[in-house]
Amino acid sequence: MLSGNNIAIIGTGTMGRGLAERLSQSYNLFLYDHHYDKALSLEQKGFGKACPDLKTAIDNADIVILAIKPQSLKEAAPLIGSLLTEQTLISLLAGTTINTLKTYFPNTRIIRMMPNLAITKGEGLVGLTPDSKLSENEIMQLLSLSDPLGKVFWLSEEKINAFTALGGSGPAFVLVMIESMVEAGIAMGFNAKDSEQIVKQMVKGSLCLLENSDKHPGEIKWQISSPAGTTIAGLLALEDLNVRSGIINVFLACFERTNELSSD
Ligand SMILES: NC(=O)C1=CN([C@@H]2O[C@H](COP(=O)(O)OP(=O)(O)OC[C@H]3O[C@@H](n4cnc5c(N)ncnc54)[C@H](OP(=O)(O)O)[C@@H]3O)[C@@H](O)[C@H]2O)C=CC1
Ligand SMILES: O=C(O)[C@@H]1CCC=N1
Repeated sequence: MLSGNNIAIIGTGTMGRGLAERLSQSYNLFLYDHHYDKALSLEQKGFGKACPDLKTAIDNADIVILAIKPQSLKEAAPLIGSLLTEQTLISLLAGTTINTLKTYFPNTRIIRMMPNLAITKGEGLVGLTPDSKLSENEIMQLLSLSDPLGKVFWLSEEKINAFTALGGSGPAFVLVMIESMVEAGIAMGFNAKDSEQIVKQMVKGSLCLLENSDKHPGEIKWQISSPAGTTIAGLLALEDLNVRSGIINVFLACFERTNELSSD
């Protein structure tokens, strides 16, 4: 059911555009957005064919990727549902459950996909939750679609909201931390450009240390902390300021909002 090289992307905002950029080398893409100019600008860049209406996009497709906001589903679903025939629907909608999707698309094979923005560089996360067991062939098809996007995680549906908070929204929080560190550099006398370069390489190096060892992050942190040195002074301030608890609560707030979307 997942076979075929023709994909419709419905909604060509941030994520639809990112998917179009990555997938246009391997698939024939049919792009539809109710702001036609958005789809057209992607066609002009060679990322697929802009469709003037939903019917053209869906009629041409074997797979339909839904990349509209969760809040747009109620209005969009009746027309999409009336046009779907044999296609598989891949939904990117944060929080929107398979049960909700099935109320609109009862006879359609549904896969929930939760990416993050780093898919646009091939370094994203892709969480996948199918509505029922997939055949070997369907698994292969989904993996070859997801492979250019990043690392795939197969998830039970009860985990996808947590994955959305951690993996989907997570980059925004990491970027705020990076932005803050760059500003710390400016406060200490670096210009913004130099500070950004230093911070980016420092963050890259930290991840590299973690990825290339079997040590716990705390153990590497201790290696960096010379006795009575500079790092431990910073770590003490970090604990006094409840930074860890703050970070955990940021993700929990995000998780809570995703759960709210599931109950809408
Ligand atoms: N941004 C991200 O990093 C991530 C997003 N997601 C999910 O991806 C989905 C898209 O998010 P994002 O790209 O950020 O959102 P955007 O608002 O940037 O893109 C959605 C696009 O779809 C358009 N649209 C709305 N209704 C329709 C319709 N009926 N038919 C055609 N087009 C329509 C929107 O127009 P209008 O502006 O008028 O609504 C907009 O152009 C969401 O469900 C989100 O949860 C998942 C993971 C990460
Ligand atoms: O902010 C959002 O709702 C979407 C889902 C994950 C990332 N962006």
